Amino acid sequence: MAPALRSITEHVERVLALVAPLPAVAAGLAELVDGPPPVLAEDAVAADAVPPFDNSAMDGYAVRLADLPLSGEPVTLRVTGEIPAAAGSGARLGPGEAVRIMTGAPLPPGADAVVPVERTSTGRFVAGASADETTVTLARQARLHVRRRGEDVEPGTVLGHAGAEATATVVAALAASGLAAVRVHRRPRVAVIATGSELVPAGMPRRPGQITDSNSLMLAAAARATGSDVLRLGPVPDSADALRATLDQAAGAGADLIVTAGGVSAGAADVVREVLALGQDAAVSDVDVAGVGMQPGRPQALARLRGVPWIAVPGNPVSAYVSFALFVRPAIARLRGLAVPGLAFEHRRTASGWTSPPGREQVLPVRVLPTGEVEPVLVASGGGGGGHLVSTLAGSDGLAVVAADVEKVGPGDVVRVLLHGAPRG
Ligand SMILES: Nc1nc2c(c(=O)[nH]1)N[C@H]1C(S)=C(S)[C@@H](COP(=O)(O)OP(=O)(O)OC[C@H]3O[C@@H](n4cnc5c(N)ncnc54)[C@H](O)[C@@H]3O)O[C@H]1N2
Ligand code: MOO
Repeated sequence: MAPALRSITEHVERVLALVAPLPAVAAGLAELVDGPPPVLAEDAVAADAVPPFDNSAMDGYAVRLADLPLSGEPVTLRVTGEIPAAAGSGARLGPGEAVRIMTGAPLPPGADAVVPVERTSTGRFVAGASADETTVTLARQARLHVRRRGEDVEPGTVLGHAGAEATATVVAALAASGLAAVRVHRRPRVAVIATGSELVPAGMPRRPGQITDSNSLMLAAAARATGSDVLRLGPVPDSADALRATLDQAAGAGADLIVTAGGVSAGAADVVREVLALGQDAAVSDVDVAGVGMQPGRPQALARLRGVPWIAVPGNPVSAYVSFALFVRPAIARLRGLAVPGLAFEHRRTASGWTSPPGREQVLPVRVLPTGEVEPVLVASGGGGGGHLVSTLAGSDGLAVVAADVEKVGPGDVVRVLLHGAPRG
């Protein structure tokens, strides 16, 4: 009798238990933008205030408020010079004096407001020309047009939390605060291995009975998109020795995670199952061969090879991708150090209905319509659960995951959807 099938949720938990966040390393800010964002290993704290000094919000004249009548009457001040944007704050502003100041330039000591040039007798500054006016007439404004030191960020403010991605906007805040480096989790190295004697590498001629290895390209691209470095090995023929040698190569190259595709079901040549056979090989540990109650993607296995976590997914291309989205991505998210690795489902309404297999969670490629609703790319017919229909993936934006007890999804129903680009899983 076949053993009971486990749920997607349970298999995700097993996968997350197999991996641990990678160690932290120091990274200069420029390294953070060299590829997909790494994950902060500790809270990133502002080194300095932002802005670091009081500065002008406008091109205009720095003045002393005490010189400007509260009534709003214009007053004529002596222009003593100019503070460009990249200057020090210059000499103290004396009574009756004004100084030309450009946006972002430090306010001189003594000044407490800026009057925009277009509100003064000068009218406008001419780019490249230095000050030729000796006086300026201006009046008190409703706003000071001064950006105060620390009004954006006080030193010590947490700008990015441990477990969050150092995204473009976080990196900008860190740089503005004068931080030089942060601690981030090391980028995962993921080895991808396709198995099957029928496979030839993409671009190579095929003999009768051969097919092109599409899985290793798909899985490598998907793993790369998660912020991993990828080592693509194989395709490996259906020989336990060949697979063991390739697994050793992956572990020797420092893989943090090995993903194999194919050879995991009940076929005579199912080479992954052969290598996983309990007690056969001291380098293989923590073997967990499971049927997950989903369609497609049922046959799954987890193990360690020389201690390196190994996720074995089925070879049918859609089954392989579905397994990547549901199981490999959360594993990579945890390796990367993301605070909440798991499945980031969205809830979407369907534009049309379909049927779902009884007693199985259905995982169906769907496209997202301009309305935000989803519809299946193609409802599988004939050969099984659609695991072989690779082109349905190419036209899809995500995967709908239908609960095991639902046999009919009606138009307008709400379904869980895992978008292909979902950050955590
Ligand atoms: N007697 C049984 N047969 C099968 C079972 C079962 O329980 N009992 N499960 C079926 C299900 S469900 C799936 S899914 C597949 C999974 O099989 P494997 O993981 O062992 O995958 P393979 O047999 O190696 O390949 C399946 C299919 O996919 C093609 N393939 C494999 N690798 C690639 C690749 N890199 N690129 C493109 N296509 C690939 C392969 O040629 C096969 O057509 O098993 C069912 N059978
Ligand atoms: O589980 Mo298989 O993945 O149905 O095609």
